[in-house]
Amino acid sequence: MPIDFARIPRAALPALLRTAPKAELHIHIEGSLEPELIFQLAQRNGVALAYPSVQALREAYAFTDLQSFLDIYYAGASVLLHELDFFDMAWAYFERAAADNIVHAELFFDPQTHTARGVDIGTVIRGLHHACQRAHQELGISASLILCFLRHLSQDEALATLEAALPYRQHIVGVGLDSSERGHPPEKFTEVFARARALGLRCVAHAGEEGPPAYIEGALDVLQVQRIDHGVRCLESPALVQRLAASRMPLTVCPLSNVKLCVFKTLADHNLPALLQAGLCATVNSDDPAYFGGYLNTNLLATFEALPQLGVREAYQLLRNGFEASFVPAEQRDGWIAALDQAFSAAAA
Ligand code: HPA
Ligand SMILES: [Zn+2]
Repeated sequence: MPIDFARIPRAALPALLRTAPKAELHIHIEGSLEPELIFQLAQRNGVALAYPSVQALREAYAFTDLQSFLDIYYAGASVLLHELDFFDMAWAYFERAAADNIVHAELFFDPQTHTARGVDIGTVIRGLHHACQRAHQELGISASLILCFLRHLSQDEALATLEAALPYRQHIVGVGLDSSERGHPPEKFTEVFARARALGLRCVAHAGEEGPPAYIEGALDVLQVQRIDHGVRCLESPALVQRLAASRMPLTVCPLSNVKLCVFKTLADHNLPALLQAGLCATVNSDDPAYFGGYLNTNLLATFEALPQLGVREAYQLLRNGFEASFVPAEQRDGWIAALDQAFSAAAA
């Protein structure tokens, strides 16, 4: 039964965006560490912080670009030492995800941030996996883990990280590429992504956040990714847009992140409407919600508030794209899409 979008007033959108089932595909779990939890874990683990209070730390979250954020983000992660720390971090995110009616989440994690501090990769993965298991059992949230390689480090270090993670292969759905994009093109990681594909792992990569369209093309051609994280600079290349649209290559867009890191001046300047207008499979995500001013629902509500040209159809399409782009079996994806259809059909009744 087709949804009669014309019968859904735009005024119904905030409630619909809050309550509809949704997937989140671009969330760095270390980026969900709220300042309060950073201070709690610092105290629990005897880790000294460079900030005297939660308020002072929060006030430091004024970023000028990706690197200025990453410097603080890695410092924040320094409080994570034990399995319980990784569990507590992920569980706090899942409680917020449940409040946002997220039914599926694919979490990025950056093991090298922790192994560089002497934390065993097994400690990281076991803690996060335990939280994913409990989220499924107690919150009904389907969750999977994506191991990200830090692109400011070498491919050899990425290869060593992948090998170290193999004993936990069953807990990881895929690999990704994050950290400083400028000066670290996808081609730098050709071999480790080939190894990941050979292992049957899904592949995604940050590209076109600060890097040029050529980085998106490199991620597609050389890393053979199945999703592009961010990808908002694709619009600088009409040929690339056409290629992305024709292949329905998902873009995991993060509106509040793009404004906080000065990719766009304001949400009203964001190119999400143009991405959708071009027929791209764009999704909305929170990226690093503790640092960028909000989780998934806040991203959705703020984006629709700032961009009046986005209406009910676009809201449905963004949420549907999130399920279409998720790494789950077709029957699970179709069940969520049916629930989404039901939510919008009920609003049209
Ligand atoms: N971009 C690149 N690396 C990151 C990000 C991001 O938005 N968040 C955490 N690591
Ligand atoms: Zn990101």
